[in-house]
Amino acid sequence: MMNSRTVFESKNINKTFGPTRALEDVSITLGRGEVYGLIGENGSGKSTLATIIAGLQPPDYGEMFLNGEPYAPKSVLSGTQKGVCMIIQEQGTFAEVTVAQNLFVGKESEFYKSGILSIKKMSEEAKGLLHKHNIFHIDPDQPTFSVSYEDRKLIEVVRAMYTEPSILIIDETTSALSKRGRDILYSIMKHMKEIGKTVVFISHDIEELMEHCDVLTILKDGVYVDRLTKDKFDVDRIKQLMVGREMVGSYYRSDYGGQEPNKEIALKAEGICEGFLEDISLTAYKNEILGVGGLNESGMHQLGKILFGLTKPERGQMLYEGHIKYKTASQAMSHGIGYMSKDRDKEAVMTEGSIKDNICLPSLKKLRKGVIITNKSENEFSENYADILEVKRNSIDQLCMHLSGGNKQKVIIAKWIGFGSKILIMDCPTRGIDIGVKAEIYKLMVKIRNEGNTIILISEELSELIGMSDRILLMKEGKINAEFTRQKDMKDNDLIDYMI
Ligand SMILES: Nc1ncnc2c1ncn2[C@@H]1O[C@H](COP(=O)(O)OP(=O)(O)OP(=O)(O)O)[C@@H](O)[C@H]1O
Repeated sequence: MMNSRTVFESKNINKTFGPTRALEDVSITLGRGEVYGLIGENGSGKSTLATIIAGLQPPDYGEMFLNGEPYAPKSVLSGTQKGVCMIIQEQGTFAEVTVAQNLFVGKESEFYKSGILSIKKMSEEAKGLLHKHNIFHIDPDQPTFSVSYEDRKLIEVVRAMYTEPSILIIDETTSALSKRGRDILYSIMKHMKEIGKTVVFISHDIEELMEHCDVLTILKDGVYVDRLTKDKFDVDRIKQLMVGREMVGSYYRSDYGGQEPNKEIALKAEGICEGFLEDISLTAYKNEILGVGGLNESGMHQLGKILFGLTKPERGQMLYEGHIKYKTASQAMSHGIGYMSKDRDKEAVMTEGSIKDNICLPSLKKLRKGVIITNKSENEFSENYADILEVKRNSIDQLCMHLSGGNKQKVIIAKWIGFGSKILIMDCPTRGIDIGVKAEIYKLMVKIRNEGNTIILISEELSELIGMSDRILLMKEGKINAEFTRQKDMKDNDLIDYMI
């Protein structure tokens, strides 16, 4: 029997994709005025469960109840009409129209005046809506393609709030947001709770979940493992339930000042100017992890693209080993430079390609024997690197579009490790990655560095920068504002003042 606090219940939800059992007999209960966290390793079934609740796809079998009534949404629209709204991991806005049009998509009829769409009315309403959620920096009239990735996520959240949902599902959204964006989202979650509504919050950040959730459910391999209430939250316990083994302590580097960078130059940038990036010069050495930190809008993501040759700067130059000029991404790759974009679905992975295609793509030259590349060598190569990164898959030929978010990210890392990058520019490499794999990625980064290579780690996570970098450059408003060398007792607060 549902009690009056219960808004939603699922009973024995099952879902398979070919040989993959994504969900097995999952039963959960969501309460009113509750922030309900979902955690689990990459591919454990969190998004599948969330999308079933939201009506994006049906379960194979199992039942759902909303406010005590049987609930079986046939589409996202029918879910939304019943008050269930989801922010998906991937991009969910239309690039070609304005912010206001994105906010009111499907609701244009509200803005017709004597048969004519009133753009002015829509724009004013959009402005009011953004302000209501403390978003003052997005102009409702600007085309959405000119809005940053992070702000597009915020537009999706505001659009969802406009439908006044009784259940808001947020799937791995905070990892795409900067501090400002996160704070906006947290305050929306708090508001939902205060008005007796429900939030389902999916994240890989345990601290964040513990801070903002009332209840936490752990999934593993599609199976419900446990449900903890706030008074039972404990980091080590949660990690253990997730990965099935004990994982205590820090997973960052533990060496301090042991192996000094040998000061051979790997990459030099001189006087880079592009957009608001102003006169940026930096040197990255062999045998070094060079951290680049700052706020999302500090220019560090643009800098990553420039260093790889994807964006041509207005002024300045990049020099491989300090003296060989390169200008384009293909020239960069010919020197062994690799780049992982933060925006994985748009820039980093070919979602229509298979795991094998993605992993092999930059390494085709290496795989060529004479003029041919055999299927066998491609299979062996990609299987090997997919195994190293533990890409959860049915087969190496599986399309990347069918992988979970974190597993797509693993494919991108596998591709550049397979390529044997001498210099690897990693923009937010552990975004959306579970803690077990995060620990493996950090180990791999240290291995790559210790083999004489260079990693340029662009990250919004200060603990990651402090834990992994030999040196940290902090950016602020398009300039490098401070430089720090690795130190044992460095704290987040030591850096924050130089970023804000
Ligand atoms: N449309 C699909 N086709 C084939 N397999 C799928 C599809 N959607 C999900 N899967 C598989 O189902 C499993 C569960 O995926 P899901 O996206 O629910 O995981 P997740 O816990 O959200 O992972 P992450 O933390 O990486 O986002 C994965 O093995 C995934 O590859």
